[in-house]
Amino acid sequence: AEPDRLDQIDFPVRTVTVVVPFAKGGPTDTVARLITAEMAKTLGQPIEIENMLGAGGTLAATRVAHAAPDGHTLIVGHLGTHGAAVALFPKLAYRPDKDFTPVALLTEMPVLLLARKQFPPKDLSEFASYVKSHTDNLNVAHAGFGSVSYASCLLLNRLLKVDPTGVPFSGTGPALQALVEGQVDYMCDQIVNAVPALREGKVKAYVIAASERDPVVPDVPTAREAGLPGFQVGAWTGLFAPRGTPEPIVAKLNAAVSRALDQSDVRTRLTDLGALVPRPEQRAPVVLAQLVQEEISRWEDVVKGTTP
Ligand SMILES: O=C(O)C[C@@H](O)C(=O)O
Repeated sequence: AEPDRLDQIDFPVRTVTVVVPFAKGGPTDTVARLITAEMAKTLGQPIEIENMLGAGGTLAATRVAHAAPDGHTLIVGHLGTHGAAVALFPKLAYRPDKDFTPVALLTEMPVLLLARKQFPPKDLSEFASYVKSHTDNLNVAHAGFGSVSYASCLLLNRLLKVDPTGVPFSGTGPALQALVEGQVDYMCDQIVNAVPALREGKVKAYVIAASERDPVVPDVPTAREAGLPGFQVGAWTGLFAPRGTPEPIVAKLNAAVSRALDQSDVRTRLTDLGALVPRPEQRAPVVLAQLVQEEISRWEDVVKGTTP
């Protein structure tokens, strides 16, 4: 929509609340804060981030699904809350593909397999045999049933045919802290969260669940290189409004996201952490709607064990 038309839309009329379904300081929170700070300038109203924790992000998504569809309550959802959660929670209280109006894709980013610094295996093949022989004594950190970290390590554990104990946290921010402190053994996390700890040598990474190495962590081998080609997880975050949000409001929010993604400092900070900024043609609400559909079916297959 043209800027002139968008200027005439009487929105927002007060503070916009963007719900982040995980703990402060984690990957979703980091992406949300970077982008919404810039959106607030465009929209001319403050944007307040509300971290609503619990149940792998699904409590927050349930809340926003039932919020007034006026654009003032939004959620940053992701591959977990708006994809994998459908298969993981047989009684999920919302339908990611029906109870929301997609606004825009915010970022895409690969997932890495991280371990505490002193974890003995040297590479992924040693990791696989070590985890098999020590399954009963290992703890895998995740951000709750339905989160990206849970779903990604479920796929990994399926591929390796292991079933270690999971330890839930309110987000991978605190989970990573526990990994740094050596309280848990390994986790699958989005690159944005992992990069600062990797750069400081506080944790190690065995593999990037992507088809190509990432320039931000060039030493981490791809899944194929490491001998586990099926370990592919392209995580993403997206902005969603409740179902029934009027199209002009969605268009205005979408334009504000796009403008934020084009700000060079926002781009630099995101790409420096390994996130990919969606290209202009990837920013339409319909792209996010399709992604949600694809992820729902992909993770149904992973959870059922029909395709790894
Ligand atoms: O889904 C996850 O693993 C949690 C993560 O996105 C977070 O922000 O803590």
